[in-house]
Amino acid sequence: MILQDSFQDQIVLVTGGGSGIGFSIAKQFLTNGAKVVITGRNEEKLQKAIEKLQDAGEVTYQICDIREQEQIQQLADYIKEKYGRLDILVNNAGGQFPSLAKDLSFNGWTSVINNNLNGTFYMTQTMANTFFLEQKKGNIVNIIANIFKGFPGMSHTGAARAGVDNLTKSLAIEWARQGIKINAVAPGIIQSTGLERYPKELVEGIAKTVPVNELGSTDDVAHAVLFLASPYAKFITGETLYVDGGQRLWGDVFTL
Ligand SMILES: CCCCCCC/C=C/C(=O)SCCNC(=O)CCNC(=O)[C@H](O)C(C)(C)COP(=O)(O)OP(=O)(O)OC[C@H]1O[C@@H](n2cnc3c(N)ncnc32)[C@H](O)[C@@H]1OP(=O)(O)O
Ligand SMILES: NC(=O)C1=CN([C@@H]2O[C@H](COP(=O)(O)OP(=O)(O)OC[C@H]3O[C@@H](n4cnc5c(N)ncnc54)[C@H](OP(=O)(O)O)[C@@H]3O)[C@@H](O)[C@H]2O)C=CC1
Repeated sequence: MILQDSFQDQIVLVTGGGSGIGFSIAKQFLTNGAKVVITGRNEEKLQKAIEKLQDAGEVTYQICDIREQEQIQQLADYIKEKYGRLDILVNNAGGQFPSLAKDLSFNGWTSVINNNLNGTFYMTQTMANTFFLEQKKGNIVNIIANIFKGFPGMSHTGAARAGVDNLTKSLAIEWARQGIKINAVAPGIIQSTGLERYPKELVEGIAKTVPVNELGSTDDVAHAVLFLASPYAKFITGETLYVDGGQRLWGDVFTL
């Protein structure tokens, strides 16, 4: 794919761009000519990421917890002031912890729903109201997870990501006539910083259930995001693209 002209001077927001998959997404957009804003909760992480990314192009950071609507509006105001527009939003920030449903506390459930469903909605609505609907143009890519067979062992995130999967379809229709496209990418097991939070044996066990017999890379996910945000995908909206080495189609993904 020849992408370098597709993103020249496009303004891209990557939430959770300070590490892992979000970092790779930011880097790929920069390499292809975009100007990128990355966000997260941890300033030190964001500063280190900027140091590594700045040779690739124009990149800045803003601290923003996606669960806090006030911080999201401040982020929108920053982008409006700096660039006057936003072209692409990548809702990558998120995460959870493994737990059987019977052991989840009220706060544990709520924090994961807030992080992955509510946070994604607040971010999407604010950027649409501040930029995309007025511009009559915008492109949104949501990062979810492999929820094809449910998500036993992480039912909170399964429910939240299924919510985002469905939100992607609803908004694709609501906003289609306003020139806004919205799609999702569902990563399988990706070798990234996020995976370090999970027990090694658990990850090794799950890795054996991937038909192509390897874990995905953060660039594998980034390539799918760039494709969906590019003119090559101009007739695709409301779709979820699985980047999972075929894992959703084969065998038991999670051992109870
Ligand atoms: C079945 C295994 C499959 C393995 C495949 C993995 C595929 C997916 C991989 C990824 O997604 S990698 C990305 C990983 N990155 C992240 O998860 C980053 C973001 N995550 C977080 O920030 C936290 O996990 C969070 C809980 C979503 C939010 O953190 P926050 O600081 O707001 O919450 P806390 O105040 O610390 O806790 C709130 C509530 O949740 C309970 N809790 C938190 N962690 C755990 C845990 N490890 N186990 C059990 N419970 C946990 C915590 O105790 C609080 O509840 P209460 O104690 O107040 O009842
Ligand atoms: N790695 C994998 O195998 C898979 C990953 N995913 C999903 O892909 C996305 C990226 O994961 P990955 O790169 O692996 O993991 P990381 O933990 O490295 O990335 C998560 C990023 O999200 C940010 N983040 C989390 N919660 C918030 C919040 N409330 N507000 C703002 N930023 C937040 C974190 O930044 P900070 O700490 O600075 O807040 C961090 O940069 C996540 O949504 C993850 O759940 C889905 C399926 C599989």
